[in-house]
Amino acid sequence: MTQKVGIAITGASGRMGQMLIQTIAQSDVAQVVGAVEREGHDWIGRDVGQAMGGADLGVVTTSDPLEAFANAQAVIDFTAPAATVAFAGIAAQARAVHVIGTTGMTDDDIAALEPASRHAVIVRAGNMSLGVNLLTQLTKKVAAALDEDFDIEVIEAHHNQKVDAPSGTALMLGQAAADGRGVDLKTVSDSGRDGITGARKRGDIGFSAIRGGDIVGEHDVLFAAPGERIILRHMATDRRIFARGAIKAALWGQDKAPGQYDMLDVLGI
Ligand SMILES: NC(=O)c1ccc[n+]([C@@H]2O[C@H](COP(=O)([O-])OP(=O)(O)OC[C@H]3O[C@@H](n4cnc5c(N)ncnc54)[C@H](O)[C@@H]3O)[C@@H](O)[C@H]2O)c1
Ligand SMILES: O=C(O)C1=N[C@H](C(=O)O)CCC1
Repeated sequence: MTQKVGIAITGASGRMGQMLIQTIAQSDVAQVVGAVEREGHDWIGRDVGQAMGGADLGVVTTSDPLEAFANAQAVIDFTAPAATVAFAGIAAQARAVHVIGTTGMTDDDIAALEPASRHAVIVRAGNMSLGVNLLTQLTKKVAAALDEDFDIEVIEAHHNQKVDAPSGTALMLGQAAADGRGVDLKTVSDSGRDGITGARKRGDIGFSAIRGGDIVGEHDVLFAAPGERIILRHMATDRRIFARGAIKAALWGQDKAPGQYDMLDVLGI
């Protein structure tokens, strides 16, 4: 029998942390070997399965990532930007594949991952689902086919606990639209409109964010021209799609050379 790939989960008690632990517990090819939560969290010192209200998994939650990553071949990390930057260095020391789902990372945060990626595989994506990654490719194609008579707007909706906007997914879709048009997203991006904004600038790519209730994640890419509109839409109704993608990335990365990858690399699309 081949040995299961050992995965450490950071942010173990979070929405995604718990979904990952549940999903891996049912896997024939992966197992949870470490669980990390922030210092002072009431899960520290408790078996992670029991803390989730189920059977023991034989993994004690710790605030020490070195300890949690020591026996891991991969780390799946859906936490917060500063934590993710710190985990990257420690995962690289352990030569573990670091799968990063954390969003809201600044350019400086992303640049800070570079030293770690010289020693280990990092797979990072603002959305790990097959559907959204496919949608980025469709968005790029549609944007390439249309001229600036079509105003591009990315509209996203998420639950009321989400702390960053625009979502990581919205930024991926905006980037895909900009790539399709052959423009620099930073120079055409328009988000957070409020007050007397003036008329929309031709060629801009706009972003709008809705926050409410328990919405898992919904994204529209709107192409609006005089007389017609095209809408490309993805609706997530279950966080398991993100967990499945992240686990796929953790397994995919096992035999890859050090470097930074995304879900398009993993999915081969
Ligand atoms: N890429 C994707 O497919 C995808 C999908 C869903 C969520 N996300 C992103 O993942 C992140 C987490 O989302 P969530 O809904 O699970 O949030 P959450 O708030 O439910 O969970 C985050 C967890 O991280 C923990 N944490 C924070 N700092 C830590 C630290 N220094 N050490 C250890 N643990 C720490 C928190 O205690 C919390 O349990 C967000 O950035 C979100 O946007 C990405
Ligand atoms: O719940 C979240 O937070 C999500 N974050 C990702 C994003 O920012 O796009 C993916 C969807 C869910």
